[in-house]
Amino acid sequence: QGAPPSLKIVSDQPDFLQFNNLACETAGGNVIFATDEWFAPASNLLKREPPEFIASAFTEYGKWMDGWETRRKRIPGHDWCIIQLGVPGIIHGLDVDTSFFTGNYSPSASVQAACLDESPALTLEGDRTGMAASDSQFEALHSESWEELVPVTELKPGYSDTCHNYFPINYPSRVTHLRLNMYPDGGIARLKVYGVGQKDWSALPTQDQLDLVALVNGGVCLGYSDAHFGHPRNMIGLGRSANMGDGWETARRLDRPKNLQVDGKGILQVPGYEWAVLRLGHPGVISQIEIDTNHFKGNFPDSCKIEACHLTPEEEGKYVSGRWSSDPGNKWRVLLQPQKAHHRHFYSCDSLAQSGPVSHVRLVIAPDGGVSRLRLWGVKPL
Ligand SMILES: NC(=O)NC(NC(N)=O)C(=O)[O-]
Repeated sequence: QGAPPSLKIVSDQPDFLQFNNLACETAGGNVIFATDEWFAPASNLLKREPPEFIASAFTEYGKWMDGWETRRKRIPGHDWCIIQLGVPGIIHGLDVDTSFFTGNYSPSASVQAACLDESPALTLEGDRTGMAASDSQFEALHSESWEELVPVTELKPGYSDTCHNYFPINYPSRVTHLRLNMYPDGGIARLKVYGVGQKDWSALPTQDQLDLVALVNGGVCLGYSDAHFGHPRNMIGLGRSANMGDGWETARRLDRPKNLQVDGKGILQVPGYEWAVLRLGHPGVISQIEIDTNHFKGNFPDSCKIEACHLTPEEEGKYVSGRWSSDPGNKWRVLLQPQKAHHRHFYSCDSLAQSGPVSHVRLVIAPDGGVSRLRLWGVKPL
């Protein structure tokens, strides 16, 4: 049924870029301390929007820059900040993005990590004076001794072809906080922390209904056919989407028939479709589905369908080499028959309770378009 889904793999980029950004401000990431924020605050590191440069923008402190930028240091030491991840989890890679910092980029950086689940809440922010650096609350963390994820490494300047400093990470433990060190000072535009959330499922009563695919519950996108305007991982973010950039949006398919026809249910008869595969944070029985096309007004899909299957981690390994690169074909079973999709839809699926726990879903949209949120409410098995 229909043309085979296309697989567009951009192979010159690291595979870890497909994971979630656990430090993003929209996932709840927060900078809780910085030694110096003279030119530009460290909170800019966690912005979701790509960095900008506005040639005419100046502040009373100097040139306005879209990133974290400290003063030219004239005292011993180096600059650093502490970031609390919005979603604690396993980190697979980092991007230290120096975009637009050219004569003022940080020449070297290192990254350290800790899991501070048991520590009291840390709230103090740094200031432009760097005075908070001596605060005993932060000294007590001994962050200078945290595990090293990235050793001191030279960075490349923020020109368009050199700005991404990618670091694959192979660190098996759950992380809640990072310390980003700049040697000795300078600017970094963004810190992207790519990984998968990790939740303590043992603490959750089995009868509790949870959005099993949510970013905060460990959901992750493993592959997709097209993400021209927006990555499918955006669909599992917190709350309703902020704007059209905060959703999965494909390009218009070029195989759309010149004259469109619909079937008896009003569903377009088109040969092509797009898909995204997501792994749930925990296998479970799904009882309610939400599909929200908020903000996609002239570009919502005509219809959507959801399939699901149960794969062990070993089985998943057969389909994911770096990213989702083949397909379990006959393992998929239909969770949601093709539906028209043009606003916020809730589907109750009592009958699905009988189909047993599933670990992966595939959202199929036809022929193309945008979906802002996907929620899969269910319970983990006994
Ligand atoms: N032109 C600059 O960007 N100068 C300085 N930085 C800012 N933001 O003003 C500097 O030298 O670090």
